Amino acid sequence: MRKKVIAGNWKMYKTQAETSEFLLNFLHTLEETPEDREIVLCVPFTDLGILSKSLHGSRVQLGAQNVHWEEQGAYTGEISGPMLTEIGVRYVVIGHSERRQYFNETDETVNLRLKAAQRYGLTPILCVGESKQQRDALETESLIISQLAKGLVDVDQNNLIIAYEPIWAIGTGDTCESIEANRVIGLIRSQLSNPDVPIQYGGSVKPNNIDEIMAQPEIDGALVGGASLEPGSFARIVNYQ
Ligand SMILES: O=C[C@H](O)COP(=O)(O)O
Repeated sequence: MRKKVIAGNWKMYKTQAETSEFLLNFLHTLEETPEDREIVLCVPFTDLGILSKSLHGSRVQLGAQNVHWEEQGAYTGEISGPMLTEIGVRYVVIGHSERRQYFNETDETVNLRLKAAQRYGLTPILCVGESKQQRDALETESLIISQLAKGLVDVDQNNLIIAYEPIWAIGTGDTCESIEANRVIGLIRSQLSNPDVPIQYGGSVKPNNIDEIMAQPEIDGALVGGASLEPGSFARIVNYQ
């Protein structure tokens, strides 16, 4: 059976003080959470240290939002795999559309980061997905097939999570219909050599739509942005039925 993974992506939100307050109100909500799901928080670099200590012994795994492909070097503003694993990071988001849009991330650099993540023992969460313009031009399928073909060259599919995130659904409240998300995720799975890779949906996942999303047979989890920032709403999402 494929692993279920609910991951929060905090993007560039939360100071350390705000992180401590979140934990106070979140961790106790996991007491009755079924064991069948992995829970991950992908947070800003400055929050990793405090979470590494506070999550010790809890069932929440730690995630980062980027990793460079070199072990060390003159790469101002970047971070390496060993720096992340040293403080207990297990997962890393790679190729998020915001990185692709604002920071010149390409399929080629995504591929380098994926391989580096795996080399240093991290599990990458590879994000793929189309813009509104691409969807309207009926390019969704060809774009995703291309993102996967280029991104996954020489990547080990036994240590990988993929997130389907239609860009037009991110932060807009305009969720992709769950049946359509299920269809595209089925297409993604058909492109993989390992059919057991967990594939998440991301894009305006909220407490009021998580149950329907997780009821879809191809969908193995969610990558949650805005709704992961508030302990009550993330707790409800993690405790999907
Ligand atoms: O990585 C998370 C996605 O960008 C989704 O963000 P959102 O839940 O705020 O739409």
